[in-house]
Amino acid sequence: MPVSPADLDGADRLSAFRDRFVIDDDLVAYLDGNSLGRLPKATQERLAAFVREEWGGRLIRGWSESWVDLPVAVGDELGAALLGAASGQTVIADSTSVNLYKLLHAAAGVRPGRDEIVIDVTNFPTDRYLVESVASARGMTVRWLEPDLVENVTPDVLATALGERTAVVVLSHVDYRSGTLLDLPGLTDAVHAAGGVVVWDLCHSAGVVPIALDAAAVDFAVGCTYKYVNAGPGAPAFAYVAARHLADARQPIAGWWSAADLFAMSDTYETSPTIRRMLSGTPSVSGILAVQEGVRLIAEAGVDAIRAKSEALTAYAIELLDAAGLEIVTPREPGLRGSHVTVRHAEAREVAAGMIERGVVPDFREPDLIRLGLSPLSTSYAEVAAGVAVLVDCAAR
Ligand SMILES: Cc1ncc(COP(=O)(O)O)c(C=O)c1O
Ligand SMILES: Nc1c(O)cccc1C(=O)C[C@H](N)C(=O)O
Repeated sequence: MPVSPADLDGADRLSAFRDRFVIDDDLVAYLDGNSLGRLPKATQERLAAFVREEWGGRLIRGWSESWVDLPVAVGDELGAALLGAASGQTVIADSTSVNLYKLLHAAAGVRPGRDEIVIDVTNFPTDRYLVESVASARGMTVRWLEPDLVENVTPDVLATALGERTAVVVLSHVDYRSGTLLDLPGLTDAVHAAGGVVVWDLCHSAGVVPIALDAAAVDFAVGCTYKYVNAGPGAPAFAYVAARHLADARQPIAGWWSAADLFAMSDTYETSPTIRRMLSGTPSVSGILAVQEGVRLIAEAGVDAIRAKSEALTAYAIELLDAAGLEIVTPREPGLRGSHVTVRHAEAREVAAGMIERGVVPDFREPDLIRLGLSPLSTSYAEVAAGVAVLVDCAAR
């Protein structure tokens, strides 16, 4: 007899974490944590206390008392818990897109004389658009990879584009549509062997896939915090610059927060020697505090345990979808996928709309994909079973 979702939840060592989130009982299933993660109760309390006591109580004094250090302090916390990054290499600031723009310029600058930026056509729109914009601004050429959506960028596909002109390669660790997880250490090595540097977009892996940036000798990385880090809509993103590139990393939005002495208000600009050089303007304090709460929840559970549950949850969803005969575009090998499972259906838009009407939130991606994002800390097996049952029903109509 198949194992029931209740039994799976009963055996789940992370099941108690679900109570640490605000769960909307009116929803049958929330399967969109890969777009916007649920709200942690601790964050609700932390932000209320911040507004009341710190903003309301300390006003401008808050900056010198603690806020000024938050981008680097919380960057270090996130780097240690989620990225395998030693301190001094990660900041929390701005959006992923803005950080990507800054890091693309910085990355291109550390390989003078090389003039190609390599990216795949399946990458997230913001990555593709920014690569085109930075290449155009710097007189560089974009070299497009055209991988299969599901296999995505394999070492063989990447090898066709690397050469003496390669300056920068931009890759997404987990593909936003298929959920394919790339070989971060192997692809990083391949880029280095060709003499280039790599910028990894970790939006769909940070907090849910173990990442070891220092060990893999990654050069640059960005990622958002509103998906599996649960920091809320528009929460600030992170940017990682390997210590060995810091001295040469120059970014184009060099505002006063990137200067060597923030409050010196100097006539001439001198860039900070530290990772603060990746900052631009005044950061969102409430946003960074929400990131800190999300990081602490992940650190408490442990990324390895989160990954184990992610593999099991996605396997469970695949089993249920297979039983219903639906087409799955996500790799079946657990080591080759992130934490969402994607179904292809000719009427995906209508199916997704029907699911939402029945209290199940997936998301739809043009032209024919439905993604089910499974967040190990807040998604239960019962939720997956209930959500997939509604999907199967809607798809059969
Ligand atoms: C892979 C990837 N990169 C970047 C972004 C977007 O970044 P931003 O927060 O700047 O909108 C997303 C999602 O929105 C994404 O999935
Ligand atoms: N960042 C988002 C937004 O501002 C509005 C709606 C959705 C999003 C998302 O995060 C989309 C997501 N990155 C994706 O993989 O499709």
